[in-house]
Amino acid sequence: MDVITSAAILPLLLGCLGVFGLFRLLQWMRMKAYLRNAVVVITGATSGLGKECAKVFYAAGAKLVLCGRNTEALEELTQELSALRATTAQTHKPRTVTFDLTDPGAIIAAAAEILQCFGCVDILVNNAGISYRGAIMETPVDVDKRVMETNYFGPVALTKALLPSMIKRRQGHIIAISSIQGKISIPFRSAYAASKHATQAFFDCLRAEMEQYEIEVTVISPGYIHTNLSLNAITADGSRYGVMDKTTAQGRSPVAVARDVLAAVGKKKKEVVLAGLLPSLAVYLRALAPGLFFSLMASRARKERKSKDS
Ligand SMILES: NC(=O)C1=CN([C@@H]2O[C@H](COP(=O)(O)OP(=O)(O)OC[C@H]3O[C@@H](n4cnc5c(N)ncnc54)[C@H](OP(=O)(O)O)[C@@H]3O)[C@@H](O)[C@H]2O)C=CC1
Ligand SMILES: CCCCCCCCCCCCCCCC(=O)OCC(=O)COP(=O)(O)O
Repeated sequence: MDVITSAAILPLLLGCLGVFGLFRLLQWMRMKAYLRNAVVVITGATSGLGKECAKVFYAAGAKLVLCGRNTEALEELTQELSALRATTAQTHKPRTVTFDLTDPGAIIAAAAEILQCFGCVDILVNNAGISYRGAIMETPVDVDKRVMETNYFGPVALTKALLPSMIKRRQGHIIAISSIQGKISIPFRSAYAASKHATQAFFDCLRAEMEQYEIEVTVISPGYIHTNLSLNAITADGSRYGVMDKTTAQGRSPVAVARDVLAAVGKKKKEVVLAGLLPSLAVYLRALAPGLFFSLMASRARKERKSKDS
């Protein structure tokens, strides 16, 4: 009886594995085809995650429009990309567009320039961002506004400027690089967490409204990544924080996160959380036991204040 059972189960198991393997292969091929020759716009391409995204999308055969505030840094990246060897797909010389996301007029002009690069935009990766360190009571509203302008109003304005051409073609994909802090708020990050919560909300609304035009929206929420984010963060008085925090230094490699971003885009995922166990559990705790989560955050604030005072 046992022999008969295992004789029947084995082919079934192998069949299932085969079907699964075939499904994964088809998914991989579809993803490759989706990214090859796609016109991909990446903001904040001069550093960290944006720079690594540029490398993986370039290697996948995308036609890149690299955006940033620093023309020289963008040119350097273009040279770096041209020197990349290990690519399986045919690569394309990237274009660059320089503008500041806190300048609404510049965004409108930049969108027109972006569209002229390759004639259309298939994928927009809203990656650029800054973080913040400070206590709410010590932070003037101007600082909150600066963070919101960079992380929220800038990407929203760029998205709105590029959407009409996507709608016309009934084709396009908008990506928002949010953060775990778009889902939970931790003390001394008010402006940053608020900007990322707003990002999550806006792009969730956009996804629903764009379905009729077949435009995809992906919100990506990473945990800590080893980039210059903490170094570049602004403080309560508006100055640069300039410290590589331990949490940032111990974060995931931006190379690995960029690969996950590429996969999420290629699979047209609607939402991805790219974080370890503790931050992921914290998201569930916030939703299921908010009282407990708030107590933990209050205790974290007390501890942080104490260590600052001593
Ligand atoms: N690092 C982390 O732990 C995490 C990061 N993220 C998110 O990832 C994204 C990328 O950040 P990351 O790579 O880590 O940080 P970096 O500081 O390394 O890169 C930020 C990028 O954004 C650009 N940028 C900043 N302000 C503006 C502006 N006003 N106009 C145009 N571009 C601007 C920077 O340009 P410039 O070189 O000119 O300063 C830079 O290219 C951000 O949205 C961040 O919130 C999310 C979760 C975790
Ligand atoms: C059921 C048990 C649940 C236990 C949960 C305990 C709660 C622990 C709190 C964990 C907080 C995690 C914060 C993660 C923050 C994060 O990953 O942020 C990513 C960023 O955007 C980093 O930006 P920053 O400027 O803050 O460096």
